[in-house]
Amino acid sequence: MIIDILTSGFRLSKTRDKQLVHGILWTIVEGFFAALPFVFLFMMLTQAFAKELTIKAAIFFGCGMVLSFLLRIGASAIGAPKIYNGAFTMMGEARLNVAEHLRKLPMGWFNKQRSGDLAGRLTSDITFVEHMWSHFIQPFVAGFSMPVFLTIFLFFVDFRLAIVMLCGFPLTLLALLWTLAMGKSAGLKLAKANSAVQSALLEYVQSITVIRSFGRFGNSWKRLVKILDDQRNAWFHAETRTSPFLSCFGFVLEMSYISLVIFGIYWSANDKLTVAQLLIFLIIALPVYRQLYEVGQAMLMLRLANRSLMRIEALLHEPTLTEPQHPEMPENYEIRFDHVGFSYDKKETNNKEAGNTKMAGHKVLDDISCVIRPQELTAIVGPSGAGKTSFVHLIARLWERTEGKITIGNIDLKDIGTENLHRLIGMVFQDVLLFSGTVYDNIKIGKEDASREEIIEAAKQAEAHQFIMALPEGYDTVLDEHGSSLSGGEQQRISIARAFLKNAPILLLDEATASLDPSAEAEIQRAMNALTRTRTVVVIAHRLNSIRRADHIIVLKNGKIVEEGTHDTLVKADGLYQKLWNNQNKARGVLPQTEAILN
Ligand SMILES: Nc1ncnc2c1ncn2[C@@H]1O[C@H](COP(=O)(O)OP(=O)(O)OP(=O)(O)O)[C@@H](O)[C@H]1O
Repeated sequence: MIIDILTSGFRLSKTRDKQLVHGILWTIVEGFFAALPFVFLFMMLTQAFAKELTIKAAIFFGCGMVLSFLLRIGASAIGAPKIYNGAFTMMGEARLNVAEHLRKLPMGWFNKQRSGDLAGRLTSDITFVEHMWSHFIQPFVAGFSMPVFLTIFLFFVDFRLAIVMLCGFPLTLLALLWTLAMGKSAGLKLAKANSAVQSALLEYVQSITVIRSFGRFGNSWKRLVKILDDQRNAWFHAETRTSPFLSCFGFVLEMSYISLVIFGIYWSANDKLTVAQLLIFLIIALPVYRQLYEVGQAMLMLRLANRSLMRIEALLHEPTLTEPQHPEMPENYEIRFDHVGFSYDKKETNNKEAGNTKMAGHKVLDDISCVIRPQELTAIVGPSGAGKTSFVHLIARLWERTEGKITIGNIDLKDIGTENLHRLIGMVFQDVLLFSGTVYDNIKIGKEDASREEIIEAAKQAEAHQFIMALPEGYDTVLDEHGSSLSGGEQQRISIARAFLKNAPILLLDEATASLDPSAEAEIQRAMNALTRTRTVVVIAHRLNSIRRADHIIVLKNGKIVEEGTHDTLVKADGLYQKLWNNQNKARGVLPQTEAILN
């Protein structure tokens, strides 16, 4: 465990910062200068007991001690900043590594996580490990190097007593390990409580509007109070649980010192050691024990960080999407589904009798085979929950199919690799993610090196230019987090502008929902139509009216393709599409309806 924590920064950051190494060397030098005054003390006491100490020698030894103290402070002043600098740089790298790893994880992993727990790992767990690691290295190295130098010196003072002292160390180590083991459950409990608080607070803030309607004493409030109480108890438990064991560790150290005294007096009584030698030895041995006690105490704090470290490392061990060694780029953009199956809750089951491994779980898509032709508009339709969104997400490899094969231009998605896939595909979904920042920056995400003219042109094509210019600072208006100061329709047009800017050859679209007002919907529809003219487009259609001119319509029901064709052939067939079309036409008679531009 100790080794785990001590090496954690190196493992998490995958680097060895030179500053840190230099800092550690300077801290060893600091340990040497911390031990040096005791050498002067030894020489002074030896001369004093032999009644040979002159005032000149006393001043010399005194100056030696003062100089050692000053050099120690100097070494610490050079070493400590280097250590902190190196440690924080490495932990910064560690954070980037975690972020990079998250980027490569399949969406299925995020689906299983509670957002609070994930936030906890990315914030408090990393900060805890960072704090422990950066603040522990310096006292740990200094705390160990000084006793090591002093112990070596004590062998010169009296090797027999030094051996007795060394014999006590394994016992002390055992006592420390026992103390650490006893503190383990408290550490686990504390980490669990911290994570629960993180989740509860996040949930509380995210659902504040719902909570307000129930008042301060609603269930959420009570739950939060309980979780905060649990955390307080866990901290109390962590602090108090280890203290009796820490006393035990201290007791073993003291016993070890007392055995030194006993052996020393015995040898001195038998004329094997002078009283002066004994006294000097005991005086110099004292800081060794005190330093070891402090290192032990610091290690107890490390125990608390270990659980956080385990949680971060577990995250880093989550398998990422498999990436090809040599990613390929397709030459055409025909998308082909070949007996594709998919379930969100996939589990591997071993059929021992049949001797094979199968994927079980509720199949959201089942045995899907179809071709989406390049430069065509393909619409995916079907009742709610039929699997339309899942189908489109598989093309972008947001999820990994569980069965079959998906290819673009005859190349398996897995061989294209995520980087290339990102380049090939533009997406406009209903859940638009806007970042806190300017409107300009939010559109620029579509193409990092875009010029201002390109961005404005994309916004114009997306029918967003007008409303952006009406904002207080136009394109430089800073949006709130998640773009909450914009309406749903405006957010969606920013997302369409991004897609225009990206200009990817394949476009995945989720048609606007009925939650928008008719004029906003008409504008979005116009923008989407402009976007689909020259690309391979797959659109999830909620309103059949808007896809009457689609080249190809795929009808899904319960995760299976039940019909395929054009609007004209499908309305004539006596199938699901015809029913959906008739239902929507009936509804059109009573509901306000926006005529789609494609019509
Ligand atoms: N992230 C998820 N985790 C688990 N199950 C999911 C997830 N997303 C969707 N599902 C389930 O998969 C099935 C298909 O959902 P999907 O969203 O693909 O259907 P849809 O046809 O797009 O529905 P809608 O038109 O209502 O958006 C549904 O039963 C849904 O509950």
